[in-house]
Amino acid sequence: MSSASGATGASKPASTRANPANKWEAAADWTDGRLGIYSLARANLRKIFPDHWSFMLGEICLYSFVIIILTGVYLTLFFTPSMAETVYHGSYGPLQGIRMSEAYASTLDISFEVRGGLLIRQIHHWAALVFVAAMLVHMMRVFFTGAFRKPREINWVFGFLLLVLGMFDGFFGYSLPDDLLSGTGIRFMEGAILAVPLVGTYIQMFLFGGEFPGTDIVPRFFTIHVLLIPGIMLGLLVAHLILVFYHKHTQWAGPGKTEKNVVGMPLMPVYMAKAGGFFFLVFGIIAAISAIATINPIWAYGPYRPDQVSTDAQPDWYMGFSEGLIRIMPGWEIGLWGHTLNLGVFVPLMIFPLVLAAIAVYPFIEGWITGDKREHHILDRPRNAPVRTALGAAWISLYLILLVGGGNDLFATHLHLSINSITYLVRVGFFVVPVVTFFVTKRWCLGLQRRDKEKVLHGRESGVIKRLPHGEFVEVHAPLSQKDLHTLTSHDQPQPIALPAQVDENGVARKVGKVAKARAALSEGYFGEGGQIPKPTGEEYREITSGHGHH
Ligand code: HEM
Ligand code: HEM
Repeated sequence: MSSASGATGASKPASTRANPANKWEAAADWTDGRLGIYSLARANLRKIFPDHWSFMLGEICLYSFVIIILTGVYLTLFFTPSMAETVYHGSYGPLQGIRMSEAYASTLDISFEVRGGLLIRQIHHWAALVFVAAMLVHMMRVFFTGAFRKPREINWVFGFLLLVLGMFDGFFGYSLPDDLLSGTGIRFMEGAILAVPLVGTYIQMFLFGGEFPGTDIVPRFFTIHVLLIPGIMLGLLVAHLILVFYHKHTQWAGPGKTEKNVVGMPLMPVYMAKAGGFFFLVFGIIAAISAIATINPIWAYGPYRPDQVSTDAQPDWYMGFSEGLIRIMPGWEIGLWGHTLNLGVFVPLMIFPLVLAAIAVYPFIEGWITGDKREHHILDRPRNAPVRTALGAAWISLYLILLVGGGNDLFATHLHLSINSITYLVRVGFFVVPVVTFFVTKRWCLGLQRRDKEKVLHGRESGVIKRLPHGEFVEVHAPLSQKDLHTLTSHDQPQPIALPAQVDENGVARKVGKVAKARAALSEGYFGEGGQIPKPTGEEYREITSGHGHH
């Protein structure tokens, strides 16, 4: 693979220069002699990056994470992670004289007393929402284009861990202020832990340091939120970006682009300039939203009290699907040997990781089904991988339907519907919508493949109608450019894996295992007759395009 090797200016490494021209060069020599940065930068700063808008989604994740860390550090200066009780005497009138935890009081102070505090709190919270949204969309782009294939499977897993950790850190974050909403979220988590058979009560006692809510949970969440999880995430993020560098970035198919090169612009100066500008754009937009749109007005909810719950209580959007799972599950309970198994909570708790794990393992499952051992650096157009695309769409539809379930009360009040009807609808939707989405998307992709084939063989409909000498009307089809022809036909069309022969070379019957059969069936589903439309061959193209220019 190519990466531009042009050096920047100097012909010799700085550290070997005998007479540095000025004191800056001398300082650079000194540093390089100890850290070897020059050769590292020389090798990497001219690295080539291909250009496409969808490759900026990873950057949005990166920048929103940086914004979260910057604002988070500011918040730690003023936030008191303590559940010790205090009486409020700050500047917010309606809460005067109310008993509350120091955590809640300090968050009120951040909002009303600390200079710029409310804005920073809002930026931290909005950036968290954008961060998880950007991760999901970035993941979708990687998924639908097949960028997770060999050699990027491990990087996909790093990314997946970032997503899950980011979601949980958000949960811990909005649990910190100890307001009525965050306390309700923690109560929800406590209920879920208690539903785990055998160990649930022990985990609950260990985590909360006694009965709910106790006085330990906020300080514990604080350490997890500002230190443990961000620390792990930072490590994963560095590994993620090192791997992006090491593998080099994928690119879209096009003339001159192969599995063995990267066509694009160098990191320095082109991408550095773009990335720098883009960082400020992301920061600016998040700051503008935070300055305009209130988020988490904890003063309006009041301090947490276990005997109260706020109406319309909703988690942040990325946790909404887990809320949906709980809300649509019937409240089943069974008694076993004097113990209650709360299926109404336990089953959703088990499905929650399954929904997420499906993402983590997908690259490995697809790799196994296709049996493909090659490296892939050219991206797939989603339509050319109909089953993958349909599975992705089905997953999104499941996620969305669960979000509706999580907000069933809001949908009921805003649309003047019965909350029970919505719950029943979501229960049916949970099973039906992903299946329907799968088949519709697959057919849609196949339709698009047919259209591509038509375009390659017959050209693009020009809208110009001609009348032939014998009276027939025809539409003139404009032939595609060589570039378009390449884009529409360069993709692979893998063949399904055949089942091993039922008899071996000596005519002895061979037993074909269930796993091999399942793999062959899945492979047939992916690449068999119903899985893809054969792309036009060279002969077909020549036969149709030779002779008459229009039909
Ligand atoms: C903290 C969160 C994340 C950050 C900061 C991040 C950052 C990036 C950046 C900057 C790139 C290169 C540019 C691009 O393709 O967009 C990238 C590529 C990649 N990311 Fe992420 N990412 C994150 C989360 C994820 C997640 C959740 C996944 C999937 C589960 C993922 C999987 C990948 C893969 C496979 C690549 C290589 C893609 C290619 O070469 O085409 N990342 N990431
Ligand atoms: C992925 C990383 C992170 C996410 C998703 C995240 C998210 C959040 C959210 C949603 C809140 C509630 C904000 C509110 O009051 O409305 C919060 C609070 C807080 N976060 Fe983070 N955060 C992250 C990392 C950090 C880091 C690295 C720090 C510090 C170094 C930090 C410090 C704090 C503090 C002190 C609070 C409590 C103050 C408050 O609620 O205003 N966070 N976080």
